[in-house]
Amino acid sequence: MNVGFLGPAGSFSHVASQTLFPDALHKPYSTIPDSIDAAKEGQINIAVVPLENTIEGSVNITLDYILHYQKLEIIKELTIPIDQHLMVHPDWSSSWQDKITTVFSHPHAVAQCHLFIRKNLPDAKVEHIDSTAAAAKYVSEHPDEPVAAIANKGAAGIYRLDVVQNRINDYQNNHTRFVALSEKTITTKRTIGRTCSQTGIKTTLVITLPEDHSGALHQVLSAFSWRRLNLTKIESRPMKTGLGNYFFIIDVEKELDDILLPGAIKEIEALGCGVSVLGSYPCYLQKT
Ligand SMILES: O=C(O)C(=O)C[C@]1(C(=O)O)C=C[C@@H](O)C=C1
Repeated sequence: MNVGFLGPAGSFSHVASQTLFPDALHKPYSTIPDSIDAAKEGQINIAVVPLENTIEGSVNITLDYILHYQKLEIIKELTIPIDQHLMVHPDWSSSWQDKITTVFSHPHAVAQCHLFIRKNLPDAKVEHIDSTAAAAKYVSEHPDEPVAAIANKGAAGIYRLDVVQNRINDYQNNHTRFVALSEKTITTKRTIGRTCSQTGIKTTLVITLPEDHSGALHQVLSAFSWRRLNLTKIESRPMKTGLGNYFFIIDVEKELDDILLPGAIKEIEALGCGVSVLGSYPCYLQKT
């Protein structure tokens, strides 16, 4: 089985991909949409993509891409703790504080370390790049430049960089939720790495409201509430069809074939809403 991820090797997406599918072949892609396209076109069986971060919230590029362009099913979810580290080429290890002029990383990683950068490298320029691992690779390939990367420890090992500051994210309770996307439900040989525990089953629904129907969202929510269906997330994203038109993405803590959830969906459809199911899937948490 082939699993695609936002590369290069050593990204958090790579870690998530290896943890979710320990027996698979893992293939790096330069961007999240590239990995999703590859899964849709059958070049790979599954794409593992980031969906939500404790500090930065939703990964909009992932959400928008699966809502608007490539419909794939969510088949698994993995939440992993995120520790960011500042790393430099070994030639700059002893002088990084005075010499580093540019810090490279993924926009989410930069946002997670915003206070650290302000305090410790106030004059450095911040450059966004496709992933944390791409930042580490760039730094390793440009030993003459006074540049640093924010990435995970595995990337420092792969690209032979020195970690000069550990755990630099501003909030220590930093987690990212990844999902595995596939064209069809796939049964995998061994389920998941031993470092993880299953936390439950979720179903993700995309709901569109009828136009100019007062109280529609309230009625949608009450279909879940009187059935005591717990929602773990509700988020709106633009439908891109006009101002004020939104999709509501709702995560319900229940599997789809439970009688309660199909009942709630029928009730919501009867209100004139559109409902589609993005997936009903097991959720795992990687222990620290
Ligand atoms: O850059 C990476 O290593 C990624 O896998 C992307 C990503 C993200 O999109 O949020 C994943 C986890 C971290 O929150 C930082 C970056």
